[in-house]
Amino acid sequence: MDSILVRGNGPLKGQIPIAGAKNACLTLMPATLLTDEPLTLTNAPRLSDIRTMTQLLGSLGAEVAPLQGGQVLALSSHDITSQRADYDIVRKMRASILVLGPLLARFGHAEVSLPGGCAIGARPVDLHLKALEAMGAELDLRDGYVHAKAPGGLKGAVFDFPIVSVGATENALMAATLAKGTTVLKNAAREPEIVDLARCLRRMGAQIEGEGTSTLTIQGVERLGGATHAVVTDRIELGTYMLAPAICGGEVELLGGRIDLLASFCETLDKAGVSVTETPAGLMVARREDRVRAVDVVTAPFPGFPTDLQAQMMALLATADGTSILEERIFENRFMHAPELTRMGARIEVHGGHATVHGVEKLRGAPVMATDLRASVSLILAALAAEGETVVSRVYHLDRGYERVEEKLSACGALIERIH
Ligand SMILES: CC(=O)N[C@H]1[C@@H](OP(=O)(O)OP(=O)(O)OC[C@H]2O[C@@H](n3ccc(=O)[nH]c3=O)[C@H](O)[C@@H]2O)O[C@H](CO)[C@@H](O)[C@@H]1O
Ligand SMILES: C=C(OP(=O)(O)O)C(=O)O
Repeated sequence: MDSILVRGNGPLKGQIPIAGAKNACLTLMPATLLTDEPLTLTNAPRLSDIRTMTQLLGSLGAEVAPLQGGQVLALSSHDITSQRADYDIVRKMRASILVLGPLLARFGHAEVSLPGGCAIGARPVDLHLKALEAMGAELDLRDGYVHAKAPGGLKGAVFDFPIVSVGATENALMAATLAKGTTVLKNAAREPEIVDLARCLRRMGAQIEGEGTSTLTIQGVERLGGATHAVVTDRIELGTYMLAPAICGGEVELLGGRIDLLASFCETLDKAGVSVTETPAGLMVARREDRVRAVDVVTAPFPGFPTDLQAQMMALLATADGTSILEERIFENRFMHAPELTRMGARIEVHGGHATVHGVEKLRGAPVMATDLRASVSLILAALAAEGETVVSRVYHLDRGYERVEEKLSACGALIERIH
């Protein structure tokens, strides 16, 4: 099993290109199931999660051809042979549930394994199911699978999400594009990945209004066609690498970076003493003083502070001047990185959904273990700023969501390598 070896090496200087968003690509790929015409995605990230979605779609009979080294995905669901998403693949990745809405909408039936919980929380899919039920789906939960049918097709409906859910909004949005009549999704998620999905679906012929607001209105159409769509920039990869010069010093330009994707995160960085300035090619990030200042963080749905950057922010605040409180409001168990950061000399106390981080002057290298995707990269960030050597094990978590981490950071002067 691979590990990542990092030797703390002071300030970073250089440029890092930001890839297309994993979380957008993972919802754009299942959108292929809505049409028998080709869907081409450009700016796709090269990640193990994308390969898992490729495998899942392949098991249904869809073709997914990675072109240009995987940066372009040519998808076709012309010859779908199965409407069953097996547990063997679904258990690897929760985003697998996103095939449910499209399969049901186009074929009138689907069987999708329930994904189960994961390291960061229980993560039920009840809202995905309730939204589809509101559109007339008949659902039966048996043998760990959702058995779904809509014999006369899905029907437009008004559905008010009791809490904001990115995945449930995506599933309902895709399903609604082929439902009869109008669907109104209230309290819908507003994440840039939802906006990206809506734009791609519109290119395919869907009639959607309101993306980026909390009300989505979808007028169902008879059929969707093919399209070519460029995946939006990965705001989480962007935010992660913005934290590298914040934690190590120096100055790094994030190519393709946009403030509007991360406004609340940028405000928090500013309060901590980190400057973010727009450049013709993206964003330039540098910290203003030797040490960042403590800041409090509360995670929230977009446009709030993203939960997917909470672990990385904790690594920064571990070295801040003062005490910060991080409140995790999206997932109930997303502080698994705290004890690992503590092994590196961080002073962190976790009480339920709150972590109190007492900044220390210096972290120290240590052997640590990645527990989930964002936890793994938070340990790498901490290691860049630590004294001595850190080995991060279980980096298969990292490979789900970050492509060529070692290359991107080495190009800015970091001493980081993969050990096989
Ligand atoms: C592939 C992908 O895009 N993953 C992202 C997506 O996950 P995902 O779509 O799974 O996250 P949700 O927005 O659905 O989850 C938000 C909260 O709602 C709860 N919930 C969700 C659905 C449901 O049916 N019932 C329910 O109770 C979840 O347990 C969680 O506490 O958004 C999260 C929140 O920004 C991000 O951290 C993930 O990186
Ligand atoms: C939690 C994440 O992904 P997933 O929803 O696929 O588990 C993430 O990208 O940080």
